[in-house]
Amino acid sequence: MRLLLADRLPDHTVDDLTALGHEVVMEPGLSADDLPGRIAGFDGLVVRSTKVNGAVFEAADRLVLVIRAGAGTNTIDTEAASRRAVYVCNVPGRNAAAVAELTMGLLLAIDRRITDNVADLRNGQWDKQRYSKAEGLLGSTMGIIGLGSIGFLVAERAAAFGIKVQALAKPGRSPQSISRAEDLGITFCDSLEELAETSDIVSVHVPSGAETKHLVDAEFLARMKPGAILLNTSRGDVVDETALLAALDAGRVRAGLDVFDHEPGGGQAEWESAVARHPEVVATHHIGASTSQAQRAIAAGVAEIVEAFAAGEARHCVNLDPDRQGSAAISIRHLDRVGVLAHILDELRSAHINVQHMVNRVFRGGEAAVATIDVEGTVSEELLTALGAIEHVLGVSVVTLGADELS
Ligand SMILES: NC(=O)c1ccc[n+]([C@@H]2O[C@H](COP(=O)([O-])OP(=O)(O)OC[C@H]3O[C@@H](n4cnc5c(N)ncnc54)[C@H](O)[C@@H]3O)[C@@H](O)[C@H]2O)c1
Ligand SMILES: O=C(O)[C@H](O)COP(=O)(O)O
Repeated sequence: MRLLLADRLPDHTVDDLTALGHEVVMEPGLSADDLPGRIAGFDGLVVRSTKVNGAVFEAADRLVLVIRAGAGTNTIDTEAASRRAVYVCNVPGRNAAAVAELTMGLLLAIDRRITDNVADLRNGQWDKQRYSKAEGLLGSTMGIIGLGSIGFLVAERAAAFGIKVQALAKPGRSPQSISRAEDLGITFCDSLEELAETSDIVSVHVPSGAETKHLVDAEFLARMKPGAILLNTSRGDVVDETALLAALDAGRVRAGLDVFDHEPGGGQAEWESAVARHPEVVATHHIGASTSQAQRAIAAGVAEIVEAFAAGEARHCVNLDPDRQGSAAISIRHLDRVGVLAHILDELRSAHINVQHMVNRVFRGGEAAVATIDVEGTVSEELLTALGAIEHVLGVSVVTLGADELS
């Protein structure tokens, strides 16, 4: 594959992907606006926080895969990707420890006012009197919203500090997740309201999306205990910043924030935020995942996804319709138009290829689809060329499956 790395990833990422036989171009300076003009000629795009807008998918001529070198995919227009049958994959869980470490750092910094301590000492001020007041964490209760990869690692770390951890009871939680929670002594609240009212610390770890926008709103903040601490290392739009500012001004809550609504997309910018500069807030520059350990783990995850993809598996794909999946030998990405599948089967018949199993999976939005067809016999280059030439076909690839994989 020809891959464009449009963000700063560890230098060895290029070598690792090249060693797998791919051609890799790393251009970390590319912005969201640059991408549509740069994407032609690439099969894969790897990004961190650089936004991938719909225009990228319109401009692309052979793009099949976008990898978000991180967890959150809200920076990628997955609906536009689905319309063009482009797989969007993330690298889940690999940066979770780094985010959990920062979450605990923010918590300690707020409780002991570490940032203000440091600032005063740097200004030649000794003020033990002012900084001798702190609640301490032992015996406090932390409510975790979003008990996934990061939420669990925060829970482990909090438990080690003697903090009692509770989370939201959520339908559909897997038995593994429930037993892991039980092992950690996590208890469950029946509602967000109960979690807000009974926690000294609330830590937010949900993905951004319509369901989670302003999950922490004025009502939630009003229910929090006086002087409680809100931690948000997930996404800015999960918290209503106007409501948070009011609660901070009223001295009702304190906050540790790594993420902000409308934060800059790039590495450096002039940027003003009333929430970020508030004296009751300890704020960082969306650096939750920015440790060498996390970035090495993410880079390894990117290489695994590329390798799996080259072998025909779209690992950690976030935009395939979960109800329409199957195994693959020939994979044909196409616009979902009448007659395309008939044409494909015609070509297979002409090539005397026998279909064993076929599934057509529609991308979200219903405009494009991928047909995966297990066939008997060797697929020739001529057949692939003929399939690729069919009207409305966007791309064709083939994976040779072993007997075990087909069984
Ligand atoms: N600050 C950073 O640098 C940084 C780094 C990594 C991830 N993140 C953010 O953190 C988020 C979580 O990451 P993760 O790796 O733990 O993801 P994850 O998918 O493992 O966990 C998310 C959890 O939230 C739960 N959830 C979803 N909607 C919910 C809702 N409405 N109410 C309660 N729970 C809900 C899910 O069931 C899941 O358990 C990411 O989506 C990303 O936006 C930020
Ligand atoms: O979702 C994520 O993984 C984090 O927000 C990390 O983003 P970054 O790689 O741009 O730091």
